[in-house]
Amino acid sequence: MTTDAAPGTTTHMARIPGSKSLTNRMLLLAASANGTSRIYAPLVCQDTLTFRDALRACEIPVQASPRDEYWEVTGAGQGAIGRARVWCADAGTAARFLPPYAAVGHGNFLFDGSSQLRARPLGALLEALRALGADIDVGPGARLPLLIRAEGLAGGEISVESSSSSQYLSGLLMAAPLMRTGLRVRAPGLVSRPYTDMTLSLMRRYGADATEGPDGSIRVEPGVYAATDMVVEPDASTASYVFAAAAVTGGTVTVPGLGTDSLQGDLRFVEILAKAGAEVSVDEAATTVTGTGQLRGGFAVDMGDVSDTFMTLAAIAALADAPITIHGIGHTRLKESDRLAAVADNLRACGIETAHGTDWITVHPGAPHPARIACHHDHRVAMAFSVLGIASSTAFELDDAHCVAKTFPGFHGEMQRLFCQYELPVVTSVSMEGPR
Ligand SMILES: O=C(O)C1=C[C@@H](OP(=O)(O)O)[C@@H](O)[C@H](O)C1
Ligand SMILES: C=C(OP(=O)(O)O)C(=O)O
Repeated sequence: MTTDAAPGTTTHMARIPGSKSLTNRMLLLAASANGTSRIYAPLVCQDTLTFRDALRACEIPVQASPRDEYWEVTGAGQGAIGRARVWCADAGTAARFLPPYAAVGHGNFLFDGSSQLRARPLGALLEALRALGADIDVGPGARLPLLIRAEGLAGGEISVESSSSSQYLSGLLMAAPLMRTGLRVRAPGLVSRPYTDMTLSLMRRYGADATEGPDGSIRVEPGVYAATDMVVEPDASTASYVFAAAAVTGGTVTVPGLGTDSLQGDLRFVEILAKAGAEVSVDEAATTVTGTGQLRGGFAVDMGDVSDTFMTLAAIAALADAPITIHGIGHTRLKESDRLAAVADNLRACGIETAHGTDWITVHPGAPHPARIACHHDHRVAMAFSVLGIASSTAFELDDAHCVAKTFPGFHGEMQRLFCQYELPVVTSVSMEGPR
């Protein structure tokens, strides 16, 4: 049964918007392909609108249908051409995927982003692009802003240090068919591996020839991407908030369109909820989570592959019957905020005991008390603590409720529709930096 009544006895069908990672990859692959591609059910949020505008700045036509049912992208079968200022706002995917696309093209491209994005690392990507012959002007910290004077890339064999992000490798791989001799690449220390699988899978759908060798290197043959129509799945990282809320409120939530064929590693978050006692079912068409009562703790879990969902678990871990330890998450200190510190500080502000090291955190059980949550302009801090608020019937004040717009502008409304005890936060400030 599907209804809007309170959870506990009924199944709620969540309306989860499209995947950011799929939308931005499809935009880039469609822009690099020859001809017109349609992206159905794209995610419409700050990160994807930023990516779309960045492509438009590089003279790639992207037309949206009247209600964003699809975006139509007309690619030229080559890298970026011309002269453009490319504004990446807060989007890591824009800052890591677009420079390789520019480097395989021709012209001058100036990349910049918000102060938050300027603080995030890019050095390993720039080093790899330089090893391939790219001409890049960048300051001593190897961060945004940067200028690429592009004349195409010959390609060859490189290594990209990938312990701080998998996005460098994804960016290089997607540009690789447009390198004159293709690319063989190694990625020592690679984190977030499922995102590389997503990249390779989508590249193949757009016609690329990419193979992984027994030594872990990836070889991409030179070639032209073919225009392809694709449908975007609901975002699995976003779905973690409604699944977690179901698990701790004793309700049932189903996300249609997110099933066994999903390209998103973050769907594995539901396996962790199952470990904590929730009932989970994943079939071809949908994923459903039902809370079964007290959340079970007393385990340790490596979330290095699914790290966008670690704060969802860390927040609700306070309500478990024993401590939960999450490890393998050192690289999350380099995302929109230092997420390990942000989650530990906010839990402590709610009276929850935590311990953490460079790449792990342990959350002890407790009864959270009302607190003002410091979001650090990080959408996932705001969303994870909203779930703890629902589950513990605690009034949290978010210091930047609007920051959820990075990936899910309708987050607060959807949480209220699904969980009637959820109180809409008061939006006191809107913090978004415009292009410089
Ligand atoms: O490739 C992608 O789409 C992403 C990769 C991950 O980043 P890292 O590889 O930096 O962990 C993830 O956190 C981010 O939200 C999206
Ligand atoms: C890390 C994230 O985003 P990005 O790296 O794409 O900015 C995220 O969405 O949690």
